[in-house]
Amino acid sequence: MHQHILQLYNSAKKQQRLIIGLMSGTSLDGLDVALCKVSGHGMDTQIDVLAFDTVDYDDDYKQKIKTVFAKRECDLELVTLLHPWVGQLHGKMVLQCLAKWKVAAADIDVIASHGQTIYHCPKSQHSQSDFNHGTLQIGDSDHLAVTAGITTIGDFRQKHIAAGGEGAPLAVYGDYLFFSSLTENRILLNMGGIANLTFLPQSADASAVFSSDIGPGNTIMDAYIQRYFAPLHYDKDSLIANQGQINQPLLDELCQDEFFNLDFPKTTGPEVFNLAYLHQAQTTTNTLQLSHEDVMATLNRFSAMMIAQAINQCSEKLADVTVYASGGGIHNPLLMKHILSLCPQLHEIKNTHALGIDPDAKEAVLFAILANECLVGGQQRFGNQAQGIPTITMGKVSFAD
Ligand SMILES: Nc1ncnc2c1ncn2[C@@H]1O[C@H](COP(=O)(O)OP(=O)(O)OP(=O)(O)O)[C@@H](O)[C@H]1O
Ligand SMILES: CC(=O)N[C@H]1[C@@H]2OC[C@@H](O2)[C@@H](O)[C@@H]1O[C@H](C)C(=O)O
Repeated sequence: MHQHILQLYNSAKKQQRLIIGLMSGTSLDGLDVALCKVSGHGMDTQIDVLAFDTVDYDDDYKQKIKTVFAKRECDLELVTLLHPWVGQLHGKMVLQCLAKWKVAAADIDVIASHGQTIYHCPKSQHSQSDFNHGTLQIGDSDHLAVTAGITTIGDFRQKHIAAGGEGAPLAVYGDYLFFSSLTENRILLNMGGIANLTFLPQSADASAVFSSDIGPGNTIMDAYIQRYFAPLHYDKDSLIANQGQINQPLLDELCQDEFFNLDFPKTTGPEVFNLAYLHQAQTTTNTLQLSHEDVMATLNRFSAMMIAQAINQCSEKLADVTVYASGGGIHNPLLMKHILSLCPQLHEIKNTHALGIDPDAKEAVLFAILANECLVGGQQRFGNQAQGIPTITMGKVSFAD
């Protein structure tokens, strides 16, 4: 047997594995690195997050990625060069974290790498009838594995599309295994660049769960701040939005996109919800002269309204539901206040801390769970292809040499 296959076999047989989950999301703020001690699999998965860090990207990284990110036309040579470059960079960032945490690379069973999404185009968002859904993550895992010297499982989204899904959200696979409850209906709400949710009914009925994107979380607000308030990257603590007034005609227009009328599950990205989308809405409503503060106040309310609408849609027939939030949006007080005020059935919005997972680490942990399933699980059936949750094993294995 090849020594690498033997190593994987031994990792799979262990009572506990050390898996590093990596997530680099649409906000391009940094690489989330979660060192997870994982045992069991499927509904018996146990996770202990031993360490977590977000390694900030420098301006050079952000600039390079933005050149191709969510762009219909870009320099193909640059994309080709970025693919290994991002993989190597992520490998170096993992080593940096391991040094900081004083953990030896040899003790890690596998890295679970999401990569960097540079383009996402479900069928609902492209008009090329010859093609199905597509999504592209760069940051090649062979380069990551060789740089870090650690076996890496990556490129999780392609299998999902191959089996009939849209390539996202994959959150349901981890949320169901780890956060399902027999005592409460739960909504796991993640507010990164794009907001998404997973609905987990109290029955824990695997055929009733689903995940769906909701629409913009922070992505348009971030893009606006970066355009007009550089070098700021986002509206820290909603300071700018708090100084403005919501413009109702603009808000109404922003809510008009057909994406919001599609049934769950659905996916989207900054390919749609971007500054061009805002500009179009401002042009239509003759609000191009609004102050930046008013635009930010309106964008904040827009994200909150679409998030609240999705929560309300999921919970309308339920006596009770508890929302557990995660992602950078939980740190935006105005956004949180709006969402709560628009969901009258909720007394509070909890975050995943209450379930034992740091809300900033949640998506990185998800990929650790997916890698664990790739190694030892793979038996969970959701039984409902229509919910976009095919029964599959995701991830491709890259060895370090
Ligand atoms: N103190 C804060 N005040 C306001 N917003 C904040 C604060 N801290 C973080 N954020 C928001 O959270 C964003 C980062 O969120 P996160 O890291 O969850 O996104 P991501 O993982 O890149 O996105 P996605 O889930 O779409 O892939 C920032 O860009 C910012 O908009
Ligand atoms: C294509 C892609 O990278 N999508 C991301 C993005 O960020 C949030 C939302 O849009 C979600 O669909 C997904 O990530 C999470 C981790 C998911 O797949 O569940």
